[in-house]
Amino acid sequence: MSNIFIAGQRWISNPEPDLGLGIILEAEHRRVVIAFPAAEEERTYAAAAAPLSRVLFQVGDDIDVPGQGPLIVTEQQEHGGCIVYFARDENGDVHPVPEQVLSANIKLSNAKERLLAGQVEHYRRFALRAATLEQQNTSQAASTRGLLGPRVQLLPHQMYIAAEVASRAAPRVLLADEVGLGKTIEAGLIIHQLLLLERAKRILIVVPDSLVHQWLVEMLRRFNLKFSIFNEARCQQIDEYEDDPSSIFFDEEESKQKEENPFEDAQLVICPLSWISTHTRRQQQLCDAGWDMLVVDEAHHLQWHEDDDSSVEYKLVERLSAEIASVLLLTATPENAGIDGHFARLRLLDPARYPDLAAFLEEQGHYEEISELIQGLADTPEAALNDADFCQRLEALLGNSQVSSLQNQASTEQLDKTIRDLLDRFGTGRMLFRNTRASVGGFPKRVLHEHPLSVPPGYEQACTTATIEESLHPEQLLGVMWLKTDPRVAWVEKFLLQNPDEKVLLIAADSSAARDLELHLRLRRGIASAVFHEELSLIERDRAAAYFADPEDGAQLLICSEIGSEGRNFQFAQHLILLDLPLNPDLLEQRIGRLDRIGQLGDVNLHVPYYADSAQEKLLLWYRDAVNIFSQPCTVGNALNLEFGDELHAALANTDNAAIKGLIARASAKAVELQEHLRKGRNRLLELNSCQPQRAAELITALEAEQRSDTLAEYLEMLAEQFGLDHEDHSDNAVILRPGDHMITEAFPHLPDDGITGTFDRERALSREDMAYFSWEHPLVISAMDMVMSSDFGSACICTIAVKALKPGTLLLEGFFSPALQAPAWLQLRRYLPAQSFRLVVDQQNRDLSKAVAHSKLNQLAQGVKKTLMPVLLREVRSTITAMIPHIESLAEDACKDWRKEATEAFQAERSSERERLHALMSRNPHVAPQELEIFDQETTIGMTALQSLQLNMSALRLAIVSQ
Ligand SMILES: Nc1ncnc2c1ncn2[C@@H]1O[C@H](COP(=O)(O)OP(=O)(O)OP(=O)(O)O)[C@@H](O)[C@H]1O
Repeated sequence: MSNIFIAGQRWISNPEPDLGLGIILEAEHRRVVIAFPAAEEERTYAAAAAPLSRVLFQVGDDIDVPGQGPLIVTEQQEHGGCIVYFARDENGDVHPVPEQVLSANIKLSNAKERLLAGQVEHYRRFALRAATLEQQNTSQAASTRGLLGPRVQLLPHQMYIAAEVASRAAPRVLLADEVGLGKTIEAGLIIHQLLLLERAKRILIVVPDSLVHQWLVEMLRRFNLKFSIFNEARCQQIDEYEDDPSSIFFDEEESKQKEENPFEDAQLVICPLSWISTHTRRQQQLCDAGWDMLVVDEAHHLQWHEDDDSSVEYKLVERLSAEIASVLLLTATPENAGIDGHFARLRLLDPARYPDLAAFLEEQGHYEEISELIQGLADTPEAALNDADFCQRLEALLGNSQVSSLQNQASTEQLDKTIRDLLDRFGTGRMLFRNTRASVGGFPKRVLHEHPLSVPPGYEQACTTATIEESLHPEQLLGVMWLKTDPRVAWVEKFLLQNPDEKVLLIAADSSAARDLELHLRLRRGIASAVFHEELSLIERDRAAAYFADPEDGAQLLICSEIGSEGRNFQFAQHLILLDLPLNPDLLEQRIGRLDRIGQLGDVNLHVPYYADSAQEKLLLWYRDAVNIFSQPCTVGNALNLEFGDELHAALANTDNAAIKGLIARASAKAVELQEHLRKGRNRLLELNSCQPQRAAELITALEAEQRSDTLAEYLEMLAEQFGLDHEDHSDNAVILRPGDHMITEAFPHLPDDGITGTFDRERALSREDMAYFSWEHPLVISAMDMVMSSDFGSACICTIAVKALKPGTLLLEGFFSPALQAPAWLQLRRYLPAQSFRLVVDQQNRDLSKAVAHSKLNQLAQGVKKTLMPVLLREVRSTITAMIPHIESLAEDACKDWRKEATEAFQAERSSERERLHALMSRNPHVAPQELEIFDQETTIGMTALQSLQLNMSALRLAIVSQ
């Protein structure tokens, strides 16, 4: 059969056989579109390179038509390229069956046909297939899938969040860890998991311009994910147009059909926020392009107003998040622009849980009470459940049926579930994650260095008519000669000259001040410096950051305007000069976070040069003594601003110091009170939701166990041997792989022409970025495993073994089975199956010897059979093995029944607890539409049906004949 595709034909995908039997929808213009109804997926390929195999049934084959009993093919006829089968039913009646009506669920097993036909391969190939199968099944069922491969330290709080979030069907969460605790990494871990689990294919990341390249690089070097940056120039290459960017000239249906959507050109896309939020045409295309996950970094920039006056950025994300199932919003300072904005972002994520602002504010007042209830259930459940008052309070929230069943039997699972319900429905919610330095631990010290300076001439005079903002930024008041007259400039110069070996980051609010100061220090004083501000192109900014990061020939100083105070990684520096202090405490926290972040190895030295007895000094005192931000992350700064903001403004303007002193005394007392309140209420709830230390520790133990570097090293060696790659030891725990002269495939996926050097050691990979990190999730390893399993490679084997204990002529049939589940990937049903392949060994007396005869033992004993002897040998044993195969298949079917039972029970239990939550939310909140419950139930039915029709497919079969 030629590879000419015709609509209606049935094909299967070679790399993704689990998609089931596909049907060609369209085959035109060198493209082929194929639907896979069992998995609800569709794929489009270039016809010449489509990885598809035609499925044709032969006379005698079983075929399956939905709603009909078993049918056996008696004849096939071709009509216009498609086949009509004639098939007999149980009553002997023959029915015409056009291939289009065949069931999309298909059981594939070629191993037995190949064995019986003598199409067998060397036992080493069989061993490679068996190892591949074992590993694939282990990793597909592992709860840690997607967490193993990234080149990151295994940090408990990140692993917990990533595993928890990715385990949800369509995760929509706010990642709000304190600044620098690794939200980008958490997002990357979640993306990596969803991609590997095939629960997401198209990912859109929207970030502030200054972080575009950092995201690109982090995704590639840590996660092996190749994102594409989309900007106007790139879009123009596909969709050229000359109209005004803000016009939507393609409104008309006709031009809409003609246009090419540039965003369909890539699966993994990063978009700068400023570009996309001002470009109406591209926004429409972005929304039309269809995505599985949206990630928005620095989400506090999405400003919301109740009166529909929200920012364009907010409106864009609101539009996208209504269309896209999974959404991650990232911000270290969620309440940066007030609690309203925080609420609005939560509402974007889960409108059912957050219907209105007033209720949300009200709810916050009860966090302490909820926290108390949770503490009672967690610490002293027996006493709590015997306390009538406690139970009454619990009943008021959860209803009496849940509470009385808890009173009857307070199992750990039930207690845990009740705590989760309280957290989710009445606490900070299950979509908000916030880890703090206090909970994570191990962070460096912040050390404040105050540098009082004398006030320069003209400043005080200028202040009499200036605003507070201006007086905090003397460069705006001192005129064009400010670089000469401002004592902060001389102090910076001196500091740099006295500390020539230290990397120093300087942040100034204003981009022109940053630019002028850098030019001055570089040209006039010869300081190796770079500058980073919004007027530079993205490439220029990254070049500046890279020059600063270079440990040998890099700049001593980087001067940033405020855009450098967010998201960037400068933890290799230990000195931060704050040329001015912002009035917004979150902004100051963001600035400090450039150095005070994961990876910082020393103290974080914070230098504040300021004019003595000026507004600058007062603001410094405010931050030092009231907000306390120079010794620990700021948790109450916004609340203090809300209460004392006006007074602070007045005190900064006041020439007298008494006002600020009094204010600081009151504010610091208030700060203590607020912190205590947070500690008992909100923070405690957040801590409980954001990381469960025991679960995190279990995850890390599991990941360490799954790493199995020795096995992987052996596996790569086997792979290299069988595929003809050159394999060379590099050093301890590291190898080099290169394309060999006798490769059995034209190209090997993810193997560059000049080879790849990789280490199996995570620690080494973290410090040696020139080496790949080889794990079971490295793209080369995954593609190689797919290559093995998507073909018949090594699926059938005949060997001899010499074992004294067994009679010569004994036949041992070893079969490997893998689960076939034809269901949509988003249901992630593999999680409910055992993390292993299924192996059986039987002899010709139908004895089950699976435990007695280990696979590794057979590998050790195996001897090849000469090709010339094979036909004779087969003739002798064919009838015996023809009888053994159904027996081994029936044993597999028995095991499959247990797998089905256990999997459906686990799935059902999880779904009913999810359903309960949805139901409870519905009864509290009229915004949850009843259809949601219906859709949920339909999904459960799909999952149950798929699990009930789980099959164990024979993937590899070996006949071992005991020799003399
Ligand atoms: N598990 C990890 N292993 C190695 N490096 C890490 C890990 N987690 C974070 N880092 C590094 O720590 C730094 C901070 O991480 P990241 O940028 O993800 O933090 P963030 O919370 O997004 O920061 P911000 O609040 O500033 O946006 C980065 O340099 C990152 O590469």
